Amino acid sequence: MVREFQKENSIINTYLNEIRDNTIQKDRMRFRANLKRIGSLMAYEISKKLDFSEREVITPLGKASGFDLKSQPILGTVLRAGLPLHEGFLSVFDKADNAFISAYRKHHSGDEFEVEVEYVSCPDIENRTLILVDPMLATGRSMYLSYQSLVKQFGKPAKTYIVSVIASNEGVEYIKEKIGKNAELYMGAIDEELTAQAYIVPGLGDAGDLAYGEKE
Ligand SMILES: O=P(O)(O)OC[C@H]1O[C@H](OP(=O)(O)OP(=O)(O)O)[C@H](O)[C@@H]1O
Ligand SMILES: O=c1cc[nH]c(=O)[nH]1
Ligand SMILES: [Mg+2]
Repeated sequence: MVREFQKENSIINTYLNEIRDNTIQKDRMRFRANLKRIGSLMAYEISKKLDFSEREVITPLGKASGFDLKSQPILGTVLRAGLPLHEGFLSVFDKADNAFISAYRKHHSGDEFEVEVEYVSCPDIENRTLILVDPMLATGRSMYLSYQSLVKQFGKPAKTYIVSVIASNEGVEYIKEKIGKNAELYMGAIDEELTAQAYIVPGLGDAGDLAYGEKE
């Protein structure tokens, strides 16, 4: 299943426009805040797919029966740009377990690069729900290699949600092929093209740099 929020009518569209807008996106605090807001709203949408169990609570005036999440998901993210989006998810799933992965593009000659995964921190994910979030899905390699490093070392999740804010068609097809049936894709917008340097067009530019500043 691939869900693309830009095809639906919601306030997410305003936040998507703001993070793409080359004037508004210069406000770093607003850029991060918009990623966080998109994260919270997508988390709410994903929460509708999770299992809840009934629990009675004692109020000052009596007993009320309501519902709690049956089990906590694991919120995984990819450094750096994943951090504000992750924060939005964590504000909704506030008791979740968390995973962090460092993945970066190691450039060779010309436009060639490999994605290197180095630091991974994750609890046991066997049979649990994994929500892996990274705002940009360009070639899809960072997302797939991050997923692969989690599954290899920490177990196979029962269910996986792959979340990106701006994706490319190529990235979506790559993830569908590599991760397959067990994953649902929640995408803000899916753009048509990639540049020779594998940047999404129209995209938004470099999400990590916009959130945290340029790096060497
Ligand atoms: O789909 P891909 O082709 O792998 O590209 C997507 C990756 O690029 C961005 O990270 P980047 O490597 O720019 O690191 P940063 O967040 O530290 O800037 C983004 O957050 C993804 O992790
Ligand atoms: O368009 C892109 C591709 C990868 N990483 C980004 O931040 N932007
Ligand atoms: Mg970057």
